[in-house]
Amino acid sequence: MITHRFSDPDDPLSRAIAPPANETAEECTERLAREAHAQHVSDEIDEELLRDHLVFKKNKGMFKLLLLGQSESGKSTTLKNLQLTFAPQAWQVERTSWRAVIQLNLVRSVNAILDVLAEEMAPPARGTGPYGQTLPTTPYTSLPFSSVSRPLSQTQQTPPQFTPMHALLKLRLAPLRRVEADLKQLLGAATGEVPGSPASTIVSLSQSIPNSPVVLVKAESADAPQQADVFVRSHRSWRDALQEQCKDKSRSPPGGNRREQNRSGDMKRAREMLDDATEILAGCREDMRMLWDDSVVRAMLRRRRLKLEETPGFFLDDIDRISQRGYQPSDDDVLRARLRTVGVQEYSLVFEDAPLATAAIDTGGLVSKEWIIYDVGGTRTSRAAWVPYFEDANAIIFLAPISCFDELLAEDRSVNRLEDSFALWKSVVGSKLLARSVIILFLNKYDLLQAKLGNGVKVNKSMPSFGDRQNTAPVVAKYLYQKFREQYLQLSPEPRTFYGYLTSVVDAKATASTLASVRDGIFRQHLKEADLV
Ligand SMILES: Nc1nc2c(ncn2[C@@H]2O[C@H](COP(=O)(O)OP(=O)(O)OP(=O)(O)O)[C@@H](O)[C@H]2O)c(=O)[nH]1
Ligand SMILES: [Mg+2]
Repeated sequence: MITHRFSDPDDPLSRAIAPPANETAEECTERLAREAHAQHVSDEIDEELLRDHLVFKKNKGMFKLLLLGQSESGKSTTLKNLQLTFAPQAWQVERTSWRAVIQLNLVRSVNAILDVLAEEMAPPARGTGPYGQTLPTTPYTSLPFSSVSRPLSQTQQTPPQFTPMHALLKLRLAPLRRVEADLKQLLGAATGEVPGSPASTIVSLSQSIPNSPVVLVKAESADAPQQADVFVRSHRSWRDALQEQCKDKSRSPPGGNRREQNRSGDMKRAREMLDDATEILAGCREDMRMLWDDSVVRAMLRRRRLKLEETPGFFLDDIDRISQRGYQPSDDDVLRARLRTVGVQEYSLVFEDAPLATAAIDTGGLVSKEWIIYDVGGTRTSRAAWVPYFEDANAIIFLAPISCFDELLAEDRSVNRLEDSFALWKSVVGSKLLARSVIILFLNKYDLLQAKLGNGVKVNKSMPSFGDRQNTAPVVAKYLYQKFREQYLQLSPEPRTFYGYLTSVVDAKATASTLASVRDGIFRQHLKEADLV
């Protein structure tokens, strides 16, 4: 029997938390372990909140840039370009940590093919079947496949000729399921690609603490980590964690307190997971390539209208390179990688060169060499969390993907993506909180617009107001730019600086020159306000 001492037995709180009087030694050990774990989690959250609070205080008065736009508009890719262009040394360090994301992107595509294969190779259900009139609803909606639906041609309806080799490939690639699960666990909730599910709830701490840089995400979706109900997403992201894990493996401290030991244990497990994933990918390389190069598999995907090559994070044409043990991502790989942003993430961008405008004029330290950048999650449920950041924003870059005139929102299949972008743009430019911010518009995904129109897609079919104008990318871009600009002029609470650019932010070189012009414009505006030019 264990005896307990209380500071005050009449105190209701002491009574409530007191262990049962008849607790056995075994129960006591279990309880103490539970309490220690709870304390560990609580300490970590306290530490994170304190760190965020200190960062927020430190950031007061600094130049703040907000990246806004719907999901998949290219905000995080623009952030990567900002780092690549203005902080290339820091970028070198960060680049390696994207390896796990790229591996996950590749594995997801392979597993999506395996899902279809499994379904097609299974005996057809009575009454329907893959070759009947009714196509089964695809269960693998985690990838945003093209929503364009066309009638099946005669050849498309011919059943594919699967061979024992397909069954063998399915079997031999089965370990990739575990790799996907492990990488998702490592990278966290951001790996879920169907964000609008009602099961995923975003709770913004900013609603209770104005201007707080911390967003709490209640993780209940199937893709969210199972081990924690609530976790903190802030400037300390998965990237920091992965960077730590990628560091010299021999540096784990041998001693340290319990918290350090827990952290080093977590890091060790994460490193093992990453090493396992790399090994399994290397072992599956030939089979993955056979699967993707197989003409029967390609015919099956065509018949299902699954255009994997049009999905974000497409790396199936790079299997050989990415599944090598010593694979190091290139800049281009990182720009093409896809990882959804959860909540609001804060970054500090320290310019590694002298800004153009400041090089010529002594500003007395007025123009900062460091910017705070907020990259936000763009799904509809995430947008409420943006508002507290408006008040303090010196500039915003709004990303509007213009290739998506015939696409639907992933989180609400009844809404056209371009219309959603217009609605969002109107609320952003009409916001009084942003009345004094510099507004920069990126009409993005111009490369995809060119490709789409090149494939014969007609804009006026999805956007009747486009009328009989020429169906070419420059004409469409100009038409959309005018529409965005008109809305800006109509709704802007007061005159302010506005810049518009046509961009393809996966093109690092072109984006670097756009960003140099953006930065120069922002600096000049600052100097003008201070009567320095
Ligand atoms: N081809 C092409 N792909 C792009 C372009 N911009 C972004 N992408 C790709 O589109 C995907 C989504 O881009 P992100 O930058 O992650 O989108 P986001 O706006 O941050 O999305 P959320 O985090 O969900 O709000 C990534 O795989 C990018 O590589 C572009 O201009 N052209
Ligand atoms: Mg993002």
